[in-house]
Amino acid sequence: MTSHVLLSISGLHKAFGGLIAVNQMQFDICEGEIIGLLGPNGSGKTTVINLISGALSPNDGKVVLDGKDITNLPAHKISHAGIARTFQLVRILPDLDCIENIEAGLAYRTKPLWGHDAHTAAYELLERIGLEKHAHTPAGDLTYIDQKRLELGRALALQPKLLLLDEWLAGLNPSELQDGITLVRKLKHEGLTIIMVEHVMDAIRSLCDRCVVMNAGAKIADGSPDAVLSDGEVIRAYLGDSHA
Ligand SMILES: Nc1ncnc2c1ncn2[C@@H]1O[C@H](COP(=O)(O)OP(=O)(O)OP(=O)(O)O)[C@@H](O)[C@H]1O
Repeated sequence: MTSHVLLSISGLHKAFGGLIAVNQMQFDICEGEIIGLLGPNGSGKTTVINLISGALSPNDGKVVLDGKDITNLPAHKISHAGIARTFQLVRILPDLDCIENIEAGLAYRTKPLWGHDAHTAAYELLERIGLEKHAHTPAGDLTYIDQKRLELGRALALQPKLLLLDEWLAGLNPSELQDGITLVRKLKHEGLTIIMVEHVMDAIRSLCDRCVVMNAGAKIADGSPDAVLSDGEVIRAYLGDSHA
């Protein structure tokens, strides 16, 4: 792992009316790192992902990718700058087959691929995510884990420097979970930088280099998985005062 900072967020603030969803958030992520973004329900994690990916604009603060200020850029420009994401509720094109789903993603690259080139690249991507045998299966007929794989493939089609996974491992059964963890680990070994919002502790412990923990919109811990998961303030945030 290098120590080159790929993404830096600072002073990030987002309010919805009177509700402060994200309050002075700041953290850096270095190239090749996997960060777990943790916190109890409603603590602001998805809002941070939305602010980084351009789905929402912050009221204040900065998002810098690879030295370039991307704050307030529209989502498609942020995607072209090198950030791709998955969603809590899977977003795929259910009537198209897997290869067509990936081809649709390839059309959104900075340098879009079409025709034969797109077909070849889409098949290679399906191999990378373990879906090649379903190349011609309609996406809507896939199992849940395979739909998640496909959504991940659509994000990877954009050739991101930084991948944002919003509870990508949620809702998987134990064997699917192991497959999902193996795939994320493979992406890490390929050098991808990842921020994952996650509640699955096994996944956090086995994948994350570092965890940033939020509560009520603010950062309350930043450190190794073992350190933050045994931190009194983190335990209180998740379980209440009586457990810390
Ligand atoms: N578009 C919105 N309009 C109004 N309030 C919102 C909006 N999006 C999020 N919120 C509120 O902001 C707070 C943070 O929500 P967010 O979804 O970021 O939390 P989270 O940590 O991702 O939660 P979960 O783990 O349940 O997904 C919550 O109180 C939520 O109700």
